[in-house]
Amino acid sequence: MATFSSAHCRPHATTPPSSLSRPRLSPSDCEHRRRVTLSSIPSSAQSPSRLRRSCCANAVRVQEGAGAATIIPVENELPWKKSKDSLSLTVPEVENINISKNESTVSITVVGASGDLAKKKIFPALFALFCEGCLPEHFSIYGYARSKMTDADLRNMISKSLTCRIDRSENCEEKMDQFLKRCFYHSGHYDSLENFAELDKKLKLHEGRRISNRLFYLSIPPNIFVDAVRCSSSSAASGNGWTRVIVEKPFGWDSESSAALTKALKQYLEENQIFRIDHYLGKELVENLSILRFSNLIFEPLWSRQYIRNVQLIFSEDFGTEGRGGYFDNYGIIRDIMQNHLLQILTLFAMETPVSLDAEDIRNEKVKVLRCMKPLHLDDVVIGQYTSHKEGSTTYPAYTDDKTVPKGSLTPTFAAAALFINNARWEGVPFLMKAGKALQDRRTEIRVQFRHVPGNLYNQKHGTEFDQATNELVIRVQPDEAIYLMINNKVPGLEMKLDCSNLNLCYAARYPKEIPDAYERLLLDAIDGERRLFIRSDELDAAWAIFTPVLKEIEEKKTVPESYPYGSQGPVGAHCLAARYNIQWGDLGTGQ
Ligand SMILES: NC(=O)C1=CN([C@@H]2O[C@H](COP(=O)(O)OP(=O)(O)OC[C@H]3O[C@@H](n4cnc5c(N)ncnc54)[C@H](OP(=O)(O)O)[C@@H]3O)[C@@H](O)[C@H]2O)C=CC1
Ligand SMILES: O=C1O[C@H](COP(=O)(O)O)[C@@H](O)[C@H](O)[C@H]1O
Repeated sequence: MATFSSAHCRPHATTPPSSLSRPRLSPSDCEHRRRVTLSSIPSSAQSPSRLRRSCCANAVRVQEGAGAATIIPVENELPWKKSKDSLSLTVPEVENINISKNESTVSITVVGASGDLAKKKIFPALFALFCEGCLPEHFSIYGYARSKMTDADLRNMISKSLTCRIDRSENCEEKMDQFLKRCFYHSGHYDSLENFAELDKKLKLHEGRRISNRLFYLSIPPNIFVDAVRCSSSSAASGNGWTRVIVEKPFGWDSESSAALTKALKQYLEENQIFRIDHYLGKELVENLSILRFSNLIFEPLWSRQYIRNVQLIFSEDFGTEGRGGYFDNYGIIRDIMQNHLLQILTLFAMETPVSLDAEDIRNEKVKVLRCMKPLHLDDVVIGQYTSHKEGSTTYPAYTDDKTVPKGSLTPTFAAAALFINNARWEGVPFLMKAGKALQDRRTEIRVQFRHVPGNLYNQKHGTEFDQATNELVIRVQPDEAIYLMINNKVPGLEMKLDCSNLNLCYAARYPKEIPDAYERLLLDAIDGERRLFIRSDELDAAWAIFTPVLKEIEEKKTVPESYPYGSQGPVGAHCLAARYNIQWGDLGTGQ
């Protein structure tokens, strides 16, 4: 059987059609993106979010506050049209301009700006959006945290993690300068109404008389989410535009705590103001799942228990908790990866065709899948924890060697589970999940193993096991994004010999441009008010209902995780779990 490696994915000389051959996004790509989205929306669509998309935010403004969204016609407002001159304006200059009340601004406040996620992902994503011309003309970015910093300190901190995704011919330094001039810092406590009121004053200064739209990104530990929401919504919500809050995971710890968090947030915010982020939904190949299924006639007829033997959702990282042990030990791999990232992928994979591309129609279908799933129990779960491993002169640490992890911790760093969807399409099909840290490689994949060909004429002609000669569709989310289908093929020559080959779509070869980071897409959607890729509260409840029983069981029984060496394939138990359903993990087979 032919093996598939990332080497197959190297860019080659094939030139894609001209419409796809752009090496990177140009400043007009955001408008292009909106037009593309629009073209797939029926003209009869009249919901606020559709209107917002269809008008590129130019002709309507959707105001969210208490109650339902209202649509206000706005004349001559072209918030996405860029005036180059305006980019280098500083605050006093902005104030001196005769600002029209019809203009709008977007202020993005990163709460927890001094933290790891803000530095690593949020500020770089905002910069990429700026470079691509995707941020509105009037925008400002604020860092908010307790650390004492000046605007200059924040800019210095951010600049260290910015990378340029623009043409070499363009001046990256200049872009960075323009971007950093729009970044400001305010030091404050997360539970201080007064400190957020001071922030409000600063925001107003920049907003002038414009309609002010405000986005708060809660990049802080979950125990302070509610304080930050209470204070920001009471002291720094917009008076005349929208206010939205992006909430980072984890959304609770189990069903009860998640419901309590939702209840607490809803004291201050409407559901339509809460954007629960799961960054896996912003990944290109996850976003592509629906397109693959619903715009290609060849897949949908096969997408059921009739043709699919099992589906595997695999997440593996080749590094341990390294520095995040303090957070991780409270949650473990099931809460960190399975209950959110892998389960979200599963719902998109398994849902029925939505009525439209509208966020609510899609989320309705996703929630139906979750509600058809059996809660998970320990019989169908294997947990593991990595131990130290020595390779030559290098010693890789055990999970419990991490100084932030309590000695003797039983927290799983690996889990495998078999889940089932009890509906007409999927009954009896195992959805196997596997997630682990400190494994042999880094990958996230969806693997779809099809049934055997009945009465296969060619059984004896295969050089490999009959079981491995079934078709397998692999959607590799990362790294080296690809979609490939393993098919049986005649080996060229005079003898009748079959092997397994790949029909493959390697993104690097087919689309030679950098794929935007998930956070870029999601931040842009939040600014646009597009909720499709964010998690609704009923989805969250249904997701916790599946995992809470097993999490409780593991904790109550103090189940000891099976050990596996750092850098290995994970615990043996994962193979046994798969074997119980007559399945082999696709990522460990010969044709991976
Ligand atoms: N880092 C990552 O890769 C990912 C993170 N997340 C989630 O994003 C959020 C932020 O993550 P991350 O940046 O790693 O978090 P950090 O631990 O870096 O915290 C962010 C900031 O919050 C403040 N802070 C930290 N601990 C406390 C505390 N106990 N009380 C009050 N303030 C505190 C600190 O700012 P200061 O002291 O200046 O106030 C810190 O810089 C979390 O909810 C996390 O679960 C989700 C996915 C990935
Ligand atoms: O949410 C999380 O995701 C990261 C993996 O994200 P990726 O985009 O780098 O694949 C994971 O390392 C972390 O533990 C988890 O909290």
